[in-house]
Amino acid sequence: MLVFKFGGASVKDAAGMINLAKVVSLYQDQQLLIVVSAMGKTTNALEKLAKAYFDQSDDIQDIYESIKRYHYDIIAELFDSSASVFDDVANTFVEIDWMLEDEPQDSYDFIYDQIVSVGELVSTRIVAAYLNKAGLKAQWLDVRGYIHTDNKYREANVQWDKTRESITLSIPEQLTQSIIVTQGFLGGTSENFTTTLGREGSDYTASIFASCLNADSVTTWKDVPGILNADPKLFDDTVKFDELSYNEAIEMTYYGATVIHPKTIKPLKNAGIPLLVKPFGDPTQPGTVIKEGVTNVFKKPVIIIKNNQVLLSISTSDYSFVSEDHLSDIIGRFAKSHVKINVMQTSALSFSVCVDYTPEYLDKLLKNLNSSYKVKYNSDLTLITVRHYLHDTIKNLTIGKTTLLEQISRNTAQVVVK
Ligand SMILES: Nc1ncnc2c1ncn2[C@@H]1O[C@H](COP(=O)(O)OP(=O)(O)O)[C@@H](O)[C@H]1O
Ligand SMILES: N[C@@H](CC(=O)OP(=O)(O)O)C(=O)O
Repeated sequence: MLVFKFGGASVKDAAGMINLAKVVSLYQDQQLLIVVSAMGKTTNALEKLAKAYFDQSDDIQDIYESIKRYHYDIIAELFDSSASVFDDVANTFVEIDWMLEDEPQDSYDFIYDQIVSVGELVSTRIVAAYLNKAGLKAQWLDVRGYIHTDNKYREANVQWDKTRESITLSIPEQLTQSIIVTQGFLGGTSENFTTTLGREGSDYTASIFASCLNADSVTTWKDVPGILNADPKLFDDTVKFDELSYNEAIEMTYYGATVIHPKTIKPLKNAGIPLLVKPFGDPTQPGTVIKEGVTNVFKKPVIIIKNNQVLLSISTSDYSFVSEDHLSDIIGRFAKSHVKINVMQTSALSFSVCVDYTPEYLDKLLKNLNSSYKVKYNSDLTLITVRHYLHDTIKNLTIGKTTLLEQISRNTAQVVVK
C-alpha cells in the first residue's frame, strides 16, 4: 500500500482539488491512504482567529467569515449546490461557532488546537467528496481516533503503542474497500480533545501511518520538483537531488529546511520505507527518493536559511565565568519554556543562543532568565546553515551583512547575520 500526502499548496483552490484527483487516478490499482493539510494558508488564518478569540479583539467575526468564504467559494466551483459536502463542511465549522459564543476559559495552546484543527477537518471533507465525485471511491477518516497523543497542545507527542494498535486494527481492512482520506497534523487525547503535532506536521502524519501499516512508500506531493540544495524561492541556481540518504534528509530538516517536517524521516528510516518528494504539477516526474544505501556526492553545498531569528547573550549577574552548572540551569529553562535552541556558543563570560522568534514562548523565557542572569537581545536576524560548504560559500552568502555568530565544523557551517 502507498501513503500520499498533499500539503496546503496542492489544495489551495478548485484547480488544485481537480489536479489532486488526476494524480490519484494514476494509482487506481493500489491501496491508498491520503493525508491532507489545510487548504492554502488556512492554518495561518486560523491561528489569527485563535489569537483574536483569546484576546477577544474586534475582528473575530471578520477573520472567521473570510476563512469560511474562502472554503465555500471553492466548494461552489467543484460541486452542485445540492451536494452533501456543504452540510459536512458547515457541521465542521460549527465546532468553532460554539467556541466563539463563549469567552475563553482554557489555556491559549488548548484553544489554538481546537480552532486550528478545523482547517484539516474541512479540507479532508472536500477532498474525500471530490474524489467520490470524480469516480474514485474514497472514505473520510477522523484521524483523532487513530493518532493518539499526550495533551501537550500545539506540539503533542504521539503515543506510539496505542496509535499502532488503533491503526492496524481496522485500517488494512478499510483499505481493501476504498481510498482513505484523513487529516494531517492532528491527533487526539485520551479525553477526546484535539491536538496538533507542530506546524507543518502533516508530513509526520503520513510517516506515522506508513510506519504502522508497513507501507511500500510515502509520497509527499509538493510545489517543487523534489528536494533541492536550497529553497528555490530564495535561490535561482538550485539543483535537485534524485536520491538522498535518510541521514542527510534528517540533517537538512533538523537545520530548518522547511520542505519536510523534521520528525518525518525517523519512523520511515526505522521501518526502511522510502520517502518520495514529487511535484504535484507533473506527477510522472521522479522527484527525489529518500532511502537507505544512498551515498550522496555534493557538487553544490546545501543551504538552509532561517529568518526571524533572535540571538540571546546570557551572562551571570556578577560577571563570573559561565560554568557547567549555569549552562545546565540555562538550558533547562529553555526546555521548560518550549524554546528550541538552533545554535549555541559559550565564551568565558557569556552564553549565546540563537532561537526562532516565537513571542508567546520567548517573552516568558526572557522574564525567567532576567530574574537570575543578564540578558542581551538582538532580533530580526537570519541563521544561514551550509552543509558540505565549499571554499567561498560562507563569504559569498554573507556579503554586505554583519556576522554576529559563526560556528564551523567539518561538514556544517552556521552563521547568524544581520
Ligand atoms: N531544499 C529545499 N528543496 C525544495 N523545497 C524547499 C527547500 N527548502 C525549502 N523549500 C520550500 O518548501 C516548499 C514546499 O514545502 P511546503 O510548503 O511545506 O509544502 P506543503 O505545505 O505543500 O507540503 C517549497 O515551496 C520551497 O519553497
Ligand atoms: N496545516 C498545517 C500542517 C501542514 O503540514 O501544512 P503543510 O503541509 O501545508 O505545510 C500547517 O500549515 O502547519
